[in-house]
Amino acid sequence: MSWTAAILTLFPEMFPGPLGQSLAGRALDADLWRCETHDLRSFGLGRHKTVDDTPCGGGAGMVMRPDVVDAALASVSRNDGASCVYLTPRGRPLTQADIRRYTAGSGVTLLCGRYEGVDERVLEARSVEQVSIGDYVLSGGETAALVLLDACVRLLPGVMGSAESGVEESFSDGLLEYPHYTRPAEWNGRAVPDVLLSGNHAAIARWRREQSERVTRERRPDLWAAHLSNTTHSSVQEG
Ligand SMILES: COc1cccc(Cn2ccc3ccc(-c4cc(N)[nH]n4)cc32)c1
Repeated sequence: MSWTAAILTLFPEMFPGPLGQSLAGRALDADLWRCETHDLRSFGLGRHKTVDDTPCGGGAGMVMRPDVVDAALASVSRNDGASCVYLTPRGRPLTQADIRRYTAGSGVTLLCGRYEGVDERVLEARSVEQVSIGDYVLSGGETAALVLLDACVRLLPGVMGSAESGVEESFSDGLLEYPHYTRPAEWNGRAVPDVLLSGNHAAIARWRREQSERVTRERRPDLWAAHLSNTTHSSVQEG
């Protein structure tokens, strides 16, 4: 059975969306992964298929009902080990380690909220992972789900050929990737760094490592601190 993304959403027509194009689209056509949508509206209550209600305690907007979301989650034949993820600005940050974990299993169930979000009780009852793709507020979980799925699909076996860029060059060693250059050798008065044209592979590898460290130090002090801690930790362990 191919790696399967089970997506619970009020907008099933948003999937596979951009993931139906290019590498991900070809992989979908080749059954290297599957995209299964479940329309939350079909689990709605009454004649109008109601899925939301006013927030207890007052406040703006509406909240998605726990009984509706629970019935939808129950309808997903989740294989053992498949993670169930709720995208939310209130979640912990999504990391490449999470992506590796999701792709190591049989698939992932993604719950896409709308309105002000989903009643907390169903997320607790079903031990749903609450994950954020960044500190900004989207209109709903679908676009966040597409981001998560893009990161997963590119890691699946057979999706990224050898010709494609590194499967997960960034973040695999906890550092940001080095800058990239191609022809022409000079453009707009700017030259490609000489070392990249030297043919000296050891010097190129050293330069790229130094660039990764510089970019990480300058742009992501959080990743840099974790990197230092890991490298210090491992050198102590090696004795
Ligand atoms: C406190 O949560 C919210 C407060 C006001 C509005 C919304 C809008 N909204 C509804 C469902 C939903 C699902 C995901 C996200 C989302 C995820 C990330 N990383 N950003 N935004 C936003 C969503 C949510």
